[in-house]
Amino acid sequence: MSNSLERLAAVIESRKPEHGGDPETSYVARLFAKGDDAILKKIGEEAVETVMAAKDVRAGADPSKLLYETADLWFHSMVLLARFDLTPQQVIDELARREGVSGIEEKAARPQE
Ligand SMILES: N=c1c2ncn([C@@H]3O[C@H](COP(=O)(O)OP(=O)(O)OP(=O)(O)O)[C@@H](O)[C@H]3O)c2ncn1[C@@H]1O[C@H](COP(=O)(O)O)[C@@H](O)[C@H]1O
Repeated sequence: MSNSLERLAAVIESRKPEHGGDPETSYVARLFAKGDDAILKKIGEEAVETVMAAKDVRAGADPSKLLYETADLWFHSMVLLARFDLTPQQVIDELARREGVSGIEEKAARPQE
């Protein structure tokens, strides 16, 4: 995994209340203190902002706008993963597991409901 993702995951982990994260000085600690719904709300907001940025870029805006919003979305997704003691490495492992498996074939192979 990218070192910067690993470092960020470690910082996020250190902001949990059980590790002494201080909501007065840390944005991540504040999110953990507010609770799950606050984290989920941010994910929803950042997802919408990412979609809007993509539309702006399509209409001619600077593509860096999409990078900026995607970084916000990834960051908040990492906070959500940490909340449930999951790691970005596990997401990367899941993507690796899917490597070479066509999404169309995978969907067709699912058990019929
Ligand atoms: N990568 C980030 C990061 N990306 C975005 N943000 C914050 O996410 C917040 C939400 O962004 P918005 O644009 O939605 O701002 P907003 O509408 O004012 O936010 P809200 O009031 O709705 O929460 C802002 O306060 C951003 O500064 C981040 N805050 C922290 N990090 C990383 O997390 C580390 C730990 O941060 P602290 O816990 O604050 O020390 C930092 O060193 C960084 O590496």
